Amino acid sequence: MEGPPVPKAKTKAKERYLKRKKERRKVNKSKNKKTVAAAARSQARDVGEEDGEREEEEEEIHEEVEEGEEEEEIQEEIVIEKRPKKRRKLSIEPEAARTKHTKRTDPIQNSPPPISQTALPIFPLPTHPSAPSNLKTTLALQGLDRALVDAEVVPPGRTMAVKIGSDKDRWKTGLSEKMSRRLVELGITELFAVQTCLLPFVLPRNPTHKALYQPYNPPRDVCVCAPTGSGKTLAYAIPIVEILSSRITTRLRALIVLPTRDLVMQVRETFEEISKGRGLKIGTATGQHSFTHEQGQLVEDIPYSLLGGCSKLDILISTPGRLIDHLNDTPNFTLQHLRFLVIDEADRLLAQSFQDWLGSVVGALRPPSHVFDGFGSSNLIPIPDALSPAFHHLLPLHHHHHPNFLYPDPTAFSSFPTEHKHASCQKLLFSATLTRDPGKIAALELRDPKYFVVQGGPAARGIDEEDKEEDVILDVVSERFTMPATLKEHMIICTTYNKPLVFFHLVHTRLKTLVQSQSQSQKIQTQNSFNALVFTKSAESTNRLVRLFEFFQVAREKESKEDTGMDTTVIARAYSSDLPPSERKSILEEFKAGKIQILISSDLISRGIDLPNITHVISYDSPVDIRKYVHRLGRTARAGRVGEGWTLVEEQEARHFKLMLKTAHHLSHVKRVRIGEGALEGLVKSYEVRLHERFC
Ligand SMILES: Nc1ncnc2c1ncn2[C@@H]1O[C@H](COP(=O)(O)OP(=O)(O)OP(=O)(O)O)[C@@H](O)[C@H]1O
Repeated sequence: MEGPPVPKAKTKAKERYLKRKKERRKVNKSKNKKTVAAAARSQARDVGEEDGEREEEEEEIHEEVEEGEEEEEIQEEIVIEKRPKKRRKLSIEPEAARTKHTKRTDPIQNSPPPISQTALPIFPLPTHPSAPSNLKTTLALQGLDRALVDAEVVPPGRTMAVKIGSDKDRWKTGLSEKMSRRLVELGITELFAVQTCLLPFVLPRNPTHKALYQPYNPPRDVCVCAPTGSGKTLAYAIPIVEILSSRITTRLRALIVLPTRDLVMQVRETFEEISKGRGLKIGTATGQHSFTHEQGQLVEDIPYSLLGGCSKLDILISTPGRLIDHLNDTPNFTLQHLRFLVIDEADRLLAQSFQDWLGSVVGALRPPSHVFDGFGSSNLIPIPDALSPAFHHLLPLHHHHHPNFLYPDPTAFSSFPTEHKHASCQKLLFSATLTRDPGKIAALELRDPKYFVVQGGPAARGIDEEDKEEDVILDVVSERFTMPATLKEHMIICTTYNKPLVFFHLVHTRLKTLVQSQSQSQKIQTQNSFNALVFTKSAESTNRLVRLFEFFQVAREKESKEDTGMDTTVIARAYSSDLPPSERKSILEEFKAGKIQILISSDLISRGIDLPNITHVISYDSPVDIRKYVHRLGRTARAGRVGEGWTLVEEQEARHFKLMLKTAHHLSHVKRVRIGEGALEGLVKSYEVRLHERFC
């Protein structure tokens, strides 16, 4: 048992200290009585009490201190030295100044003012420069292309009504009466976000900016990053048709480069639809027809070459390979008159180094440095009307006496050979997954490029409005691309053996039921059917999966008819580049009409293809990179429609797939669905029975 606490014996030092303290009190009391006025007396008492308290505090402090003689002596000296100064300060400092000190919140400034405060000027305390709230983002954007960092961020939900009527009604969109009318006829009553930002930029209200040639004030180039199915095609097709419709003679003024033949056909359709009645000549070059046939479509059949070319088209839509062939081998095919060069699916095309297609195209736009050196043996006939302003220096002014020289007196135009003129071509780049590779962008020789990024709302992304722009741009450069808001994403992790069964299960249960529930919730009429686009890793895998599906389907149909009398017919077809174009076209038409429910393909149609009725996208073989993931799933949930994306991931691929999504900050958007063995049991039976029938 512990006894009651024994009071500590006072040390010698403490006794000495207490004695001196008593003496000091006596002296102070007598001083106060004599010198301090009655009004100040009460304040002095307060201070004295304060000091008394402080002294008691000091006592306690001293008791805690190690009871070494020296230390106590030092402490005592400090106390004695400080006291009169503090007291003096408190008694003379005005009340306002005191409160000012106590109100400070800065911890550094909250410390007691320096002893010499009354005598010396107060220097400002050092302060830390306040770091930007989004420091991480700011740092991450360091060293990036300024144009990209200054990109205009456009919220995906922004729309603008297309109105027919007076100029005032159409003022907001800047569209002509003809174009507005045509769009409304096509059911386009409002412009989507990407169109609302691009139209005013490419189609300015100032009529001089709409000119076909702008040799002294060339237009800025544009790079656009907007989600799949957000309407990028119309975003460039509308202003091109509007500006080109003012042409007097036919010249090749717009070139649209796309990675595949299918996309070329699709974009051609869009151009034809919106330019109906505007008199523009639109052509394609894809290698689908013979080279000479294409040449006949592209240029006039004349037996001589013209410096300015001799185009039969206003708009050419082409794949890069065939374009280069024509640039090299088609007489009178020139890009000097181009007002627009569109590179759609830009990241994919820029990754293609085929025949240095990009270098050749950019080179063909550049006015040549050499000057025409006479006719010599060549049969070139310079017709000034056919030369673009930037190429005028090619004119042989000293040969105006040539019998075929149609050019008037050159002195009348004496300024143009010396003035520097720019090509008027405006380059427009589009992708849902725009590249940030500076090397590839540099090869394009962009002129003061303007970037538009259509991406995520701040609320959806859980960030402040203020930080939004930089974060969105950081997302783009970090390849964290936005998916359509109406898309639901799922993944199923399964074994390699189970994968075909999981696929069948998905088709026969999930897809059908989901389509039913969707049509009910949206109150839309459907044929109670689904249209699924299935991606595999190669044409070979596509054919194998189609065979497997058909093989399984036979067993399943037989079984269901016997059991329930229900028709479980599902038709799957392969879509591959091996098929002749006519067959591919008819397959797509049947798929659009709902006669084929499942279209199985390699990544051939993973980009750009717009099949409006696709309800589901299934990645049978999981995509190896995020761009593929974005484009494949982007075939559904287009133009504000709902859609579902499913990815089948084999167990050994799961780590890579999840990591890929995680790096893209997208893992949380993809719901994992588990399909138990029980769900597959019935399927296994029919699968094995059929296998047995076939091979035994
Ligand atoms: N303003 C609009 N109103 C209604 N539908 C539109 C509008 N703009 C585009 N669409 C439709 O949206 C669909 C998708 O457009 P588009 O093919 O241009 O998308 P995208 O952005 O190029 O997609 P991707 O990146 O996959 O190529 C098309 O069917 C198109 O007709």
